[in-house]
Order: sequence, then C-alpha cells, then structure tokens
Amino acid sequence: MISQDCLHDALSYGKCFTGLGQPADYIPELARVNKHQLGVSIVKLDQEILNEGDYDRPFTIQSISKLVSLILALHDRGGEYLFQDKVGVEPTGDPFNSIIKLETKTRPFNPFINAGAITVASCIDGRDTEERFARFLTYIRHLCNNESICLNENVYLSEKSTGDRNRALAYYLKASGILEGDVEDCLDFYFRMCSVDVTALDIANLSAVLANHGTNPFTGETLIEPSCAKALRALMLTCGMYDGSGRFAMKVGFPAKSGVGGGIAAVVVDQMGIGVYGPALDEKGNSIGGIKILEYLAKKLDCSLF
Ligand SMILES: NC(=O)CC[C@H](N)C(=O)O
Repeated sequence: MISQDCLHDALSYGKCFTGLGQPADYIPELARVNKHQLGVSIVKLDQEILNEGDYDRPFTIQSISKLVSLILALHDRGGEYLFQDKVGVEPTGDPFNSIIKLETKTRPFNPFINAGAITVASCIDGRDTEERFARFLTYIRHLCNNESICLNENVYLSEKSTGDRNRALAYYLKASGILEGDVEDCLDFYFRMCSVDVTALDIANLSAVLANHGTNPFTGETLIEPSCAKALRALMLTCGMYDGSGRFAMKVGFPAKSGVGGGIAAVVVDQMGIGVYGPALDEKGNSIGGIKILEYLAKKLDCSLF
C-alpha cells in the first residue's frame, strides 16, 4: 500500500540527486528551467490519487509523446504493417538520436528512438499536419483526463529551428523509402507532438490507462486496445529508457517511458500509473531525480516485475 508519507520520502530521496544532472540544452528553450524541480503523481486503479512536490508544474512531454503517436499509427495502419515494414521492436543500445544504424539496417530498430518515432509519425492519417495534430491533441487529452492540454509554442519553435539532427534522420529515412509523405510536414508534426505541455499528474493518468489494460480507470472507457496496451508496455520495458533501459529494468523493473523535458511515465500493471517530473537529466537523457523516485517506490512497494 502506498501512503502519502511514503511518496513524500520518495521525493526527498530523489531531491538528493537533482544536482548531479543537467536540463537538456540542445533544444535551447528546455535549458531555461530550475533543475531542482521535482514532482511525482500516482493514479491508482481504485481512483485514489497521490501527489508530491512539483506535480502540477507544466513541462514539455517530449519523447513520452511517442507512446501516443504509436497508438494512433497502430490504429491507422495495424501492427502487422507497422512492425513489419516500418519499424522494429528491438532495443538499440545507442543514444535516442543516433543515426549510426540507419545505413546498415533497413528500418529503425524501435518506435521510441527518434528515427523510429519520426517514421511512426509519418504513418498517422490526416489531410495535413493541422488535422493530424488535432487528432493527437484530442486523444492525449482523453488519455490524460485533461481537456486543457495544449502546445507550448516557444518550445515548438525552439525545437523546429534547431532540429537539424532530426531533419537529417528524416531525410535519410525518406531516401531509404521508409518515411511516408512529405518530410517537412512529418517533422512539423513530430516537433509539435514533442512540444505539448503536460504535468506529472497528466502522465500518471496516461500510465494508469496502460496499467489498466487500456481502459480509463475513472470512466471505464476503453481508450487503447488491450493488445496494443500490452505491446506498448513491452516496448517501454525494453526500449523506453533508451540505452538506459537495461539498468532501469534491473533497478526499477516495470515499464516506463522518459522524455528530455524531464518526465517519466511508469506503469505498475493492475495497480497504478506513476508520473514523475525532474528536468535534471543523466547522460542518457533520462530524469535523474525521477529515476531515483521510481527506484525508491519499486523497492518500498516491492513492485518490480522481477
Ligand atoms: N528523448 C527525447 O525526449 C527526445 C525528443 C526530442 N523532441 C528530440 O527529438 O530530440
């Protein structure tokens, strides 16, 4: 049983580590935060919610958005096609924005590295970027139980004007026949989906849907097909923390997805969704304080899958 005191202690433990990391600065707008911010939310499947610290401070979702775009693309194209022709399901052991395997392999290794996520973004239906992003926003608002989620314009423009590495990945993927449609349109959608503002509570709600096999624990509405939720949890466990996924599985032991905005969405199946926020990142681009909070909770609640 998780208590408020236990969550408070987890946050205090996480705070000891925020000084050891740095906010992402390759997207200039992300560097402008206090790196000691730290917050955590837990949404239990019995509808109890627990919050601590900076749980309601907005930050950009960044790579956690790759969960949402993957669900949309799986809905539009089906898993047979997507995981056969477009993107694999294996970890890379390389950094999230690596380009090195693109020339030697036919398709990106998994949907959570940037190359894979940009490919997945190109497989989402819609007349234009506006319509695709409107679908994304509507859906993420449902998943997070928050109708006010919207784009952070400053981060979007910052990312768009400095995203040459992602541009390089996208044009390479287009030249290889993997990426569908117009490259700049696809990148524009990708930069937007990464620049949506959320809170730790929002991503705890999203994680709770995954913990509940795709059903919103508050409304009973099925938002994700159970088989799709299962595939996502498996990918989160093996690839969700990039080249830190193995160590995270060892130390924490449940599915999670990080973003360079400092968020981590974590799933304790049949029990709860956890959202953490701490913008100080380790060398892999994962929240340092966030990982420590999850380590603490995994141990205290004895909820590692292993
Ligand atoms: N790891 C991340 O959160 C990366 C997402 C970021 N928008 C990028 O494309 O570089």
